[in-house]
Amino acid sequence: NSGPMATVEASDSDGKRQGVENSVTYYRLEEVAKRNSTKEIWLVIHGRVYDITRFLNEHPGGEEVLLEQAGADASESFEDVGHSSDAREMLKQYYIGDVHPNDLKPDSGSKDPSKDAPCKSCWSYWILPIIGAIALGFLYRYYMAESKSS
Ligand code: HEM
Repeated sequence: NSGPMATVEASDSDGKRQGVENSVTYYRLEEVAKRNSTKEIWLVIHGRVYDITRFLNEHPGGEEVLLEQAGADASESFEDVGHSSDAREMLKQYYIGDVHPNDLKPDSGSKDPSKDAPCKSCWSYWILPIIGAIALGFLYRYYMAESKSS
């Protein structure tokens, strides 16, 4: 069992297959993890799987760094280096499919930033502190008035 675990082919209403552009192959992370030798080396970058076997000795950053990440998620190291847009363009030619949705970490790929802070723009986020401040103001005035009258 070394092939992709699931292949989803886009089809129109007649069930006919459409162009290859519309089909995505999904790979489980365990499948990717097996490709970790110089014979065959795959990487995950931002939820996409890349077969960089033939890129190994072309990499300007050397093959060592790629071998270190072999079969694993290299998103962070890839970003840490600050690769050029040329480098990002190059990724396309090695793209072979996406990470299976069940294996996607919530922090990789297309992340929804609003999930981190669910209510930053909600009124309740800032109105409660304001009400608190006003209440404190009234309390303060009340106590001042009390101490003056006694
Ligand atoms: C398939 C994925 C990758 C591609 C297509 C790629 C491509 C490139 C390219 C084109 C450069 C030249 C500089 C630039 O254009 O930004 C470069 C440099 C570099 N890459 Fe990558 N890279 C990949 C993955 C990685 C990974 C995973 C690492 C780290 C673990 C890495 C580490 C580096 C380093 C350290 C340099 C800098 C070399 C220098 O400045 O002398 N690369 N890469």
